[in-house]
Amino acid sequence: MSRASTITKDDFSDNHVNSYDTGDHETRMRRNKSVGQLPMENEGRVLVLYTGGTIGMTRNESGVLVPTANAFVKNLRKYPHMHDRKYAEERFGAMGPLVLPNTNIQNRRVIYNVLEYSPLRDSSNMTIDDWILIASDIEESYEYFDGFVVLHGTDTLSYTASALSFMLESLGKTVVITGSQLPIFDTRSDGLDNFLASLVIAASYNIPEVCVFFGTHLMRGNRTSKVSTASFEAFHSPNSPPLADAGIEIQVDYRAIFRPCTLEKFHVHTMLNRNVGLLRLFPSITCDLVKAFLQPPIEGVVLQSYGAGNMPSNRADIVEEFRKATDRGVIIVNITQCTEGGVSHIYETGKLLLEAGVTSGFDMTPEAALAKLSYVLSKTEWDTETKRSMMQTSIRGELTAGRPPTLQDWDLVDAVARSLHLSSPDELQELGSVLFPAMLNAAVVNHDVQKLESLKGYGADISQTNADRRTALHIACCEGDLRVVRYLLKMGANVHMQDRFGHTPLTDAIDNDRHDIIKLLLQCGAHLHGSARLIGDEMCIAAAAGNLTRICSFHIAGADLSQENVSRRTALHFAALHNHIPIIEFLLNNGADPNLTDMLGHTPSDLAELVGATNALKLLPARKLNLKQNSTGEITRGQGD
Ligand SMILES: NC(=O)C[C@H](N)C(=O)O
Repeated sequence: MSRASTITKDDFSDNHVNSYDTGDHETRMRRNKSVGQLPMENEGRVLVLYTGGTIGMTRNESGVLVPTANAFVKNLRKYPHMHDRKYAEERFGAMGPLVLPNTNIQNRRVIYNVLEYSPLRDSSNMTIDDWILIASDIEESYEYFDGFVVLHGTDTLSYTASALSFMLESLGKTVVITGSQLPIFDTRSDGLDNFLASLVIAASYNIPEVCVFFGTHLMRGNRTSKVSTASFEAFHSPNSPPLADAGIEIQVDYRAIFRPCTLEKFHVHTMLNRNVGLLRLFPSITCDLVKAFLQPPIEGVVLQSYGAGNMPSNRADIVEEFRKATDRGVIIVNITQCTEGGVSHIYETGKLLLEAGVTSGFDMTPEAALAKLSYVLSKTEWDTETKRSMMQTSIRGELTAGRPPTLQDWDLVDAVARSLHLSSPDELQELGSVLFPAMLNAAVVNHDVQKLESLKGYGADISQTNADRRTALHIACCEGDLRVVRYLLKMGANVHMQDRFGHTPLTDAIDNDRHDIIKLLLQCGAHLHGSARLIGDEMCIAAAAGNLTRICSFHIAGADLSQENVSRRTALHFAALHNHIPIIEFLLNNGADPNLTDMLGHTPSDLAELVGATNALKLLPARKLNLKQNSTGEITRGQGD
């Protein structure tokens, strides 16, 4: 499978963003006002990776469902509930991305691009190479989108979801995998609801996990299994409650979200070990079969034992084969054949396996255990003991080892609710969503990390937002206490959250010139986002004001110092115009282009010359004069080079 790209990189690159940035925005606002329309809305951008599956299939002459290349996007454009043509054409022109129509409930426009793979696959044909391709594509386009939707056949969807959950390391954005039981363009298809809900979730909710959406539930991907060939609720997450339920509103259980708590940026692990397999016990299984299964090159086996992890105690021959294999370094992970629950060692029959060096996989699904084994075995930096121990540790929320950590179960909220005589679950929920952000923010302002820790213990989600959609991390970046920022990041605070004004924590750190915090946020995967020209504008303002510290802040945050504003002027133009020598020196030393011309054809040195900024002129390269002789023999200077 490869990319049959129905979009090119330019479609989602910053250049594309530039084409509808500040200038266009302002013009649009004016135009919209003049025709009495609403101003431009809050938007979320999603990349859809369309790999195949029933969702996009059509019936051939014999009535058999087959994937059809290059038809999906064309069809989507025809359906008003999948594409708001009027809005899209006004905003992006005829060939722009797809746009969902607005709903009363969701006040965020969902803009989406579809990347179609070739050939489109029935998911039975998916391989490890396809997982690697999907993961690499997410990595390549990560900075340009708020979230990702993978359209996938249902048969092996849980394997892909599990594998991606491990391969996408330190994930900070939402990835939703979905598909359907009936083709999306069929009457009565579940595909439409699954796709729409996935798009809305990926665009609007920060759930930094690889999730599966099916029916009415958003589930942790590596906890799912396909359980039905016919039901619209085809996937279950037997050992972990849903992350969100999609009814009239989408109710997210933020406390259930597994957040990466590392100080590193998002990256993809693209190596997987293929010498792994699933072995299911059955009565009278022969020792020869087990022996053959465990032969090299096998390096990892997921053993599906009976009940709570049991093995026939009268089969010393098989246990001996397991012991020989684990002695050779093969990792054998014990999980249950039951759909629900996990392995424990309450029976003698289960203990036997432990003694033979078999590792407990607790309540992992077969799909998660196999994908995790393939991932863990490919980690060259881990020795065999570390690999065994990682198989028993939850690294993406894929297993529950022993008792789950106890939250103090909303005690705090309950106490306040009682004194306010609130009782319904909705009122409690609402109180929690008001109380926690306020208390988290107060703890940040007071630099009180202990309070932050205890609020987390009381069930506060560290990335919970206040009415302006600001998080504790936003406040901490304004406050400027590096220790608190590091603490929040280690507690899983998300660097990509955007407040009501589109500001991320990185924007706040820049606005407050907190250089150490900017560096830390970048280390954790933060990046500049939104309109490049708007960033150009802000750098021009800083240059005009002689604010070198702010220019440094943008530079550290990775801004292009040659970025133009709407009049195609750069920070260097303004520094030259206002004769700010240290800024000119800084910009030139850090690669700003001194030869760019503004809308009037002026370079920075032209502007310095015009205003008589002689010191600035000395630093700037002289412009190659474009001299022309007119018909009367007079020499004039042409516009531009
Ligand atoms: N519903 C589906 O998508 C099933 C299909 N055979 C697939 O897995 O690609």
